[in-house]
Amino acid sequence: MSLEHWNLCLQRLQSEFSTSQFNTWIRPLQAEMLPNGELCLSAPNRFVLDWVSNKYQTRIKELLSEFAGDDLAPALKLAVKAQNFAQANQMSPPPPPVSSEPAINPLNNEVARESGYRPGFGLMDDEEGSPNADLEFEAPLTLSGTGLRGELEPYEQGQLPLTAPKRKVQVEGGINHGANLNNSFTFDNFIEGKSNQLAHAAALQVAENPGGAYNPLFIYGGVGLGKTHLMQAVGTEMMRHNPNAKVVYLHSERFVADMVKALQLNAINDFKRYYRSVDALLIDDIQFFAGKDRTQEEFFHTFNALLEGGQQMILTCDRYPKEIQGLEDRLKSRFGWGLTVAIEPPELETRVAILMRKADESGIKLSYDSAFFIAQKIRSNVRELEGALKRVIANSHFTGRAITPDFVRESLKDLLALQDKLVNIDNIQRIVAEYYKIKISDLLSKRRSRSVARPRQVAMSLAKELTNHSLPEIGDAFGGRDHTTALHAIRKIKELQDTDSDIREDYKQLMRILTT
Ligand SMILES: Nc1ncnc2c1ncn2[C@@H]1O[C@H](COP(=O)(O)OP(=O)(O)OP(=O)(O)O)[C@@H](O)[C@H]1O
Repeated sequence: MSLEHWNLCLQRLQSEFSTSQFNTWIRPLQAEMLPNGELCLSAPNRFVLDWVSNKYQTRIKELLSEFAGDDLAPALKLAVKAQNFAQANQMSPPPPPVSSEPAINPLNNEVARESGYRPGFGLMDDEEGSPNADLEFEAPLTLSGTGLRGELEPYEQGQLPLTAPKRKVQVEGGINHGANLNNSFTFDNFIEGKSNQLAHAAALQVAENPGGAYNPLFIYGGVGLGKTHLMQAVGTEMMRHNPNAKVVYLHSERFVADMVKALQLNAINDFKRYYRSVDALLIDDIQFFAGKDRTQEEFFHTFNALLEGGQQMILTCDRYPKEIQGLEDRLKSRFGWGLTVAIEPPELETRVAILMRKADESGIKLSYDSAFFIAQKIRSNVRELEGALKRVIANSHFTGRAITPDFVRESLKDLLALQDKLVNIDNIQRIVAEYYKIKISDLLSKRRSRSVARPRQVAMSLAKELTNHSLPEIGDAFGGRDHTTALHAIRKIKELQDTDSDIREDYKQLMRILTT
């Protein structure tokens, strides 16, 4: 038995689990062979350990027996291997002391690159020889004012997260953001469903035990799925328990802007001091750090200092951390020290529940049927769902008509027409069925004859390639199949495209029809 068997086991688990399940529970496990011949899988924390022991241990053992043979399969040991700073410093150099960090010339390219500075607007020394901040930056930030004490105008170009209050941030005597929390994002009004259950549970735990439970808590998922809401709910809850807590929420662009400004003003130590003094630091959309080396370095040191001090960090991102291109490996690995959880697009019942709740909050009576109609049509994310509901409510106010499914259909006519033009699983199924002259119901049926099974596999592959749906969602949309069937279909069609010219041609034609 060797780690090879574990690697085979990993491959199999990857094909059996959804991506987010695999990323959350299996990917963080570190495997090593112990001298006594046991295979030890180390989880980054107790939560992951318990989950893996309860839910996946049996399957892992089965697979090890399958690959190594019953006699040779090793005994399995599960353990927690907390990362600590001694280890960390062996893995990468310790953060340099403040004084030895590189001196930054505000004119250098690095600052320009980090900030989006547009050459040509000039950066001059003023008469006293101080850097004069008479600059213009491209979106997302505009830096204005003359002289040393400029003011930062936040995100003129619509880049400010929708939820953050627009307000000026004084940078004169150092940075001070206040909590910046939006009080309407609470646990109370967050609807829990299968798609966000784990993220919700982890966020609750962090709110109850900041700095202790999972640090950092890393929440990732597509746009408008509630990452900011959950993160801010933790902050609000922490402040409720302890009104003196210094909880700071900010968008990652603000962190970059603060750092650039501090460099300009030769005040990087103030920047460090401020960010290291918080009890909890909540940073949204950290994919924005990609490619910004200086920011990442600064963030890395901040991150280490906060973790060491037991101060809580919550980060959100639009993708799994290891998949962020342009992000240093040492940051990616540290993000995995806490708990990384995904939020998926909400399933139908959750969408219905969210709509009913939002309507209720607006003082509107929304029948289940009307909510169901909207939820069935708008599947992409919660922000779009809210947008559709607002439109229906506004229309009902203007016309004085009651909200019924027919009224909803009428109110959302344009939106639905537009949506029909976009590629989604429904129209993939329709077009594939027409192309192969079969019925949509055949695609969804249990029939396995080749005349139906092959088009079904083609449709699943197209759904994977042209939509953002996960394998479990695709399987589900094709008559309640599971994600391994979807995965098999996609692999099969990929293989056939190399060996079967008919399939290759069909696939090309269908792609053309769907995308033009
Ligand atoms: N489960 C939920 N229950 C109630 N409201 C929700 C839920 N999920 C999302 N929302 C609402 O949807 C809207 C968008 O959520 P949010 O801003 O948190 O998304 P996000 O994942 O941070 O997206 P982005 O990456 O675009 O910032 C918010 O108004 C939020 O309150």
